[in-house]
Amino acid sequence: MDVRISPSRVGGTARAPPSKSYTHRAILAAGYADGATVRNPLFSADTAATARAVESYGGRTERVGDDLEVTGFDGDPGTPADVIDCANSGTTMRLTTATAGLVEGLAVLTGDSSLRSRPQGPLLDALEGLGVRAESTRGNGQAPLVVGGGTEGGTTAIRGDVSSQYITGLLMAGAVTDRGIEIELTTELKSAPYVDITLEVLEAFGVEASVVGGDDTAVRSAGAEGFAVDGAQQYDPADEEYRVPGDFSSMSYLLAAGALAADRELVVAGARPSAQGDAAIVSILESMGANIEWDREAGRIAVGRAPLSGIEVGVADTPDLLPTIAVLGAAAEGRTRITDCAHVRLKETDRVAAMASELRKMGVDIEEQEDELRVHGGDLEGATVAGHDDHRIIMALSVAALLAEGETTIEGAEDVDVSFPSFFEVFSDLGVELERR
Ligand SMILES: O=C(O)C1=C[C@@H](OP(=O)(O)O)[C@@H](O)[C@H](O)C1
Ligand SMILES: C=C(OP(=O)(O)O)C(=O)O
Repeated sequence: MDVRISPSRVGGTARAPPSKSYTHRAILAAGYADGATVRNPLFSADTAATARAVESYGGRTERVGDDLEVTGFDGDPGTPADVIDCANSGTTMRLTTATAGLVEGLAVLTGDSSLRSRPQGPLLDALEGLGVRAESTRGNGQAPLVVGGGTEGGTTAIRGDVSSQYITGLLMAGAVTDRGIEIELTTELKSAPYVDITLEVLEAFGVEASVVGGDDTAVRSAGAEGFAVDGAQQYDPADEEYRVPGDFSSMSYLLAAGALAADRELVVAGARPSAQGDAAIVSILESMGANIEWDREAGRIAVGRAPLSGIEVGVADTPDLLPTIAVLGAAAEGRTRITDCAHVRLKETDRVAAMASELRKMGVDIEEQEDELRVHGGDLEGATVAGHDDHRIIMALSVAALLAEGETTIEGAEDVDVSFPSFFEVFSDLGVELERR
């Protein structure tokens, strides 16, 4: 599907979709438990992959209205009867590869061509350190993966600068091993707030895990030297249910649209505080000069249009915000430097390169370095741009299209179903003139 977007003004109220990160963890945690009801989960292509994986390990999932009822495998995943297809979802693959380490036989995990080109080697090595058989079929550290044989737990080491999802997977699996798992980090940790999300979900399911070292800041995992989780724990959420909060990465597109193109106030509902690092979009917009207010108690963010100025912002903790910030920078006065972004190249596509090449097509002056993107603000021109089979590139370019001179066509726009299936309906309800073809 291609989407053609005309320059538009936006306004009104939109509800944030439920968090993808919390949904993955809640479905898997309910799988490790006897079962649980996940309330208000995100129903999307990626979270469906995690539900399928839980079923492959012996659980069951059923959608009932806005909830997902999960019957778990109670700490004892079975050997899957078939290959697990993680589709486009890195989170599904990393989290459920660690589950595979617990099965008696072997599990085979694969995904689409994007996922089969993303790095899994550090996780395979860490699992081998725990006595698990963990192989990449092509010997290149990429899926397809063959993993299993079981582990009692123990101590292992892993780098923290490729993906925090490895740590999340190991902590979630470690709680149901006999001895628990201690993880030593051999590099600094990137995407640290995502491990905080894991700790928050584990806590809600009655599982204790701890950070070793750390900077003692609001982000518990920041500066961590390692992590530890005791074994023989039971996943057991209060009242056998878990409610998923709103998704700040998804909200970033709506808030950016409001900051750049609101003719009247744009309000995003469902924005209660949680461990999500991507809530930083609010302070980033503020420091660019946006007219934005977050009522944390009501969970509402209101944003109006205002002239923005370029800033310098590091995305070590918030990789998923890079496409949004690049678009804000393209429309702002002056230069925006997005630093600490090497790990953003390891996503569904190389998002640093993809944003540079697509914004250039829209007339933006943009310089790309290994770990930095420099965007020079100016006028945007409508163009035909590629979605790179990547939901975040598609949604960010849709925001850029609102301000462009002339129409913008985004190719392959159906991939928004990975994290925000209703994105174009929401955009259209906010006043965006668009046509799907
Ligand atoms: O754990 C998670 O839910 C995620 C962690 C981040 O990945 P990395 O830890 O690989 O940076 C993020 O980019 C991804 O969208 C979701
Ligand atoms: C990188 C992302 O997800 P995943 O790693 O789960 O594919 C994302 O949603 O931006």
